[in-house]
Amino acid sequence: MNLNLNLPLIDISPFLKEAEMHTDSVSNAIAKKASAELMDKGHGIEDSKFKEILSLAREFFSQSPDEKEKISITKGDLARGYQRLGQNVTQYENDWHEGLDLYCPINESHKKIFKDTKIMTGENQWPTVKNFKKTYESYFKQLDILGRATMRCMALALGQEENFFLNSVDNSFWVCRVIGYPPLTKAVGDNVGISCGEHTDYGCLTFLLQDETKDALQVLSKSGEWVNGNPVPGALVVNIGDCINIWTNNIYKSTLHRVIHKSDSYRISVPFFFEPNLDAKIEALESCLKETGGEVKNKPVIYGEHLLSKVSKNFEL
Ligand SMILES: O=C(O)CCC(=O)C(=O)O
Ligand SMILES: [Fe+2]
Repeated sequence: MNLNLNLPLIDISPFLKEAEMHTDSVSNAIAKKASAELMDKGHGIEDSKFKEILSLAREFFSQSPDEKEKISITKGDLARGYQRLGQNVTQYENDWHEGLDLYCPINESHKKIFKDTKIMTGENQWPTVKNFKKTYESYFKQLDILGRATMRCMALALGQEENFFLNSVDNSFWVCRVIGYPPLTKAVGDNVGISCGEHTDYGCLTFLLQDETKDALQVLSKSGEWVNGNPVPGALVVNIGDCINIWTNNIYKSTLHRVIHKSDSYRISVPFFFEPNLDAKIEALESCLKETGGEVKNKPVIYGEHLLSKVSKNFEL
């Protein structure tokens, strides 16, 4: 398997200038692609910010196991915090990575949806690494803006008016995973699957920042082959999540992807999941139903319930 995916490079910048008139060229580009993965340039995020995000992550993972365990998910709400190597589970197999999960701070409207569970309802647990919290929080603000801009663009690409998705994503319950991957070797143990088992992401759009490691992230292409989603400097890989799949009745399929990292480096990736509001009802859009023959292809979901059902299967405590 040595194929490389030629991801279309999309420049989202016209949609970031809300006050200005923009052309419809970006939404046309997205509409033509009508599928899984895009690369985003023109997102307005400085290269130096990406570098800082990655190097703070590296600094955190290089701390002692004891130091990292101080902010374990088991010390908090069972979702926010550090997961040791192998603690994350995809499809019943332990993933060969360690991670730090950070979620949108919980507010009153989120609490209503999560009223019967402890999971995700606590506070983020931050590393003591200098400038970590400040830098990540400002990065999250930028990505939240980017998420809304891309959803406006999506709406136009789908023939809707520009703000069509706004009331489903204006209180986005975003998630960020900071992930560290040691090389996957034969010796890693019985129940270990791969670096990150194959899956689709749960929500709207994933903005994935990766370090320079190649041939680790793989994406299932339309023709059914696993191809590399290698990093392009300064660009983010964008995955389509389950909710867009449901909204579009499979016109935009969610991206099936996995990670197999076998080279020597310690790989870092930082996916930011731009998600719907927790109370958003996600169901096939009329226009997409018409375009796909009228049959509803996926069960509608309330986003918070969908998220909870996925997250509760994710960890070995
Ligand atoms: O590390 C990567 O490149 C992808 C990680 C991923 O797919 C995820 O956390 O959902
Ligand atoms: Fe993913």
